[in-house]
Amino acid sequence: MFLFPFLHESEAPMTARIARALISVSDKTGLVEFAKSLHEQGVEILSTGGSAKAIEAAGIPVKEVASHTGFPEIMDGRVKTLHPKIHGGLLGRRSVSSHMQAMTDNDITPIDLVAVNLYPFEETVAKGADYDTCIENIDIGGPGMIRSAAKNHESVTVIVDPADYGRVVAEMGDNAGATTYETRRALAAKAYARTGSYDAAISTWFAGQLGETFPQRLNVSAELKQTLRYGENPHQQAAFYTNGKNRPGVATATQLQGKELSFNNLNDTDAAFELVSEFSEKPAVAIIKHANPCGVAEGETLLDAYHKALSCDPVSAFGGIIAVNRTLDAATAEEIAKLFAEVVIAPDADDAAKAVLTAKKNLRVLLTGGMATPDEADMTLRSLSGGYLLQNRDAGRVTRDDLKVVTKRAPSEQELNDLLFAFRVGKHVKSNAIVYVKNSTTVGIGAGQMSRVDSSRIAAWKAEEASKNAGEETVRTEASVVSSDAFFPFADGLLAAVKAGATAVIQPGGSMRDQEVIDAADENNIAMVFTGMRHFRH
Ligand SMILES: NC(=O)c1ncn([C@@H]2O[C@H](COP(=O)(O)O)[C@@H](O)[C@H]2O)c1NC=O
Repeated sequence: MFLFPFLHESEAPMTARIARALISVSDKTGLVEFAKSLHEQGVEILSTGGSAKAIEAAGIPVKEVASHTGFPEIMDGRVKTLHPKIHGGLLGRRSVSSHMQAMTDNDITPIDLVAVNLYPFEETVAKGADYDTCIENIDIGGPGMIRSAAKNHESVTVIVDPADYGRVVAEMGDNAGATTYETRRALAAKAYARTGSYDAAISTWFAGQLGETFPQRLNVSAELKQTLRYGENPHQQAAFYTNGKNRPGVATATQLQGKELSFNNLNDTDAAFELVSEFSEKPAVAIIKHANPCGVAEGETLLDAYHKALSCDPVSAFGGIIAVNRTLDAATAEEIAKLFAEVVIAPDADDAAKAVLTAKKNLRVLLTGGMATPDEADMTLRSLSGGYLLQNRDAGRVTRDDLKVVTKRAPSEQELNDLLFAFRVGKHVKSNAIVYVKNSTTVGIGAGQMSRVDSSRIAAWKAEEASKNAGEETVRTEASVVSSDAFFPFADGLLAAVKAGATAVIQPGGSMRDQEVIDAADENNIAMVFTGMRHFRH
């Protein structure tokens, strides 16, 4: 018995003529033009309530699905296309005689094209709609038709995105009203990606409703923003996907100019923009190399902040990524243009700044359209071999009220400001992270060392080098403050900071030897505050 005579790919019909189409769209962009083109190519159009009305209003002949099925749209549209005359017309295999016979026996006519876009569930959730509204925006009939049509792509064309109308119409024009197998297959793949992401959005929303931070099954959906030249290294392939949440940053950025972005560029630029987004009160600049800052500063103007940030480690800043938290102005752009930088990222740039940077053809300039909110709750996902690590984004932000003075001497006002600045920067430095700050400017950063005391020493040494290179008489860590992303396990890290000239320390506290560290601070007249919050970054 020849039950499932599946075609081999090579036997699949090359083209499939479209005699009948079903249009059922929530987003009516391009609908009338599309329906008009189909009509002009002799296609009979079936359509649901609102879509049919729009087509009819444009004077294009259309048949209501209800009159095609002989069954009315019921239950506020919950049931309109869920009918064997629709799904039989989509799923019946034209090459299988028993299927065609079943169609004839049941008065089912083939439907050769389906154009459907779904109830705007994601947008409804994003707007913060109530539970019932979200439920009503779960499309049932639409995904059903999409899945049926896509399964039968051997003969049926499925369109889920108005951006594809033109392509299909053009192809039909070139092929006597037919589409090619290649196009139908590509559209089918796109269709299942759409229903998959739609269901992922629904299951994520449900998990949220149930208060499940970590659902049993994690469904993640993201959209390709761009393929990249290569990955972290040239032998790796890479692409950038966005999650649709539109957090201002690399995901929302438009590239004004410059070379193609690489994987490392994006990773570093993200780090730079997230860091500079920590600061909103004053103009701030962060310069990043290999995802770690080599200079961060607040200033009275952006130019002032840039000069201060650059002064921290101008040697490392070469080839760096520069992020700013204000509209980029011409004066700052002119200074940036003097440095070899890979990327500049800003919420916006004025025309004069844009004009200055055009001279630097290779420099990538990204404009995000806004700043990211540092304490916004979200989840972060990282891949491991064979799995993923999911956690809350580190949205923790220490304020003055959280600080506990643990030493005899309390920090001065100036020290307090710098301590908070340093701790905020330290959150964005790979652990172990030690950050020296003076006047809202980093003066020495020790990142990514396996021992905290090494990070302390490196940060002090970097400051020493920068001071020497700038011909300064005193080392910049003199009378500075220092932050540590986690507690000092021993007094040695603190003593390294004392040796470098720091006068105040900020750290989470919580070590078994806290008292030892506090005593060492008191002995050296250091003011120390505990934050009670750690900012490891691995
Ligand atoms: N229930 C059904 O049988 C059904 N069939 C199609 N839809 C959706 O109805 C919308 C179009 O409705 P209208 O043409 O009435 O504006 C489309 O998003 C389509 O995916 C349905 N709606 C919900 O499931």
